[in-house]
Amino acid sequence: MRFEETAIPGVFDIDSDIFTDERGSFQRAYCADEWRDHGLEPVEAQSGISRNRAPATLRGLHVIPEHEGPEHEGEAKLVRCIRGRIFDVAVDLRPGSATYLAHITRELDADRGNALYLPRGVAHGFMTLQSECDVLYQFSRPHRANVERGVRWDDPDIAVPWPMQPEVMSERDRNLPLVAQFDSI
Ligand SMILES: Cc1cn([C@H]2C[C@H](O)[C@@H](COP(=O)(O)OP(=O)(O)O[C@H]3O[C@H](C)C(=O)[C@H](O)[C@H]3O)O2)c(=O)[nH]c1=O
Repeated sequence: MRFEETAIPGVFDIDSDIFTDERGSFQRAYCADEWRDHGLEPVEAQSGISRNRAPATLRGLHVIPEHEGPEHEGEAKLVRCIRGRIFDVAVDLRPGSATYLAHITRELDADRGNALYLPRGVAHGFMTLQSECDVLYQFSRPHRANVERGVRWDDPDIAVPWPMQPEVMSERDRNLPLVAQFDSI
């Protein structure tokens, strides 16, 4: 597998060879040894699949803010588009980070098989670029809805260059706070 750190320290582009033959193809999606060799937090506690019907569906920007105490321990996640194409976004919300509020964007494409690894404290969101887009997640910790927070997709202090106006979004996401309202995390 190939690991390339992005402009946000700790966020990595993940790629691996796709082996094709007359049956189709095979691609390695995760390797505990390689994660350890690169000093990345394992993402083996839970995985999930996000299925999205329509283009311009937006989910995020979600993060578990780093707090004192085990209850609010953050989560690392590996994000991979396994059907269609998504505009993926990572935003550094780690207090004191030299890249605090910086964002990176990536097109994750099921055919290309590229993925993005986000460490604790980095918010994640995406917008589908076509209909029928599925996203596979691997998480470092089980889901804890009660501690997950988020900031609004169109926060001017972050200024993500979304490719389209969102057409489909949850009420929760529509009403997320701006980072300025987001008590220190
Ligand atoms: C994320 C998650 C959700 N759920 C259940 C909870 C709800 O009943 C239902 C939908 O959850 P939610 O609306 O939080 O799903 P998303 O808005 O796609 O949330 C995700 O979207 C952004 C972009 C992320 O990066 C996070 O992984 C995650 O916050 O699935 C689970 O059971 N386990 C999970 O890990």
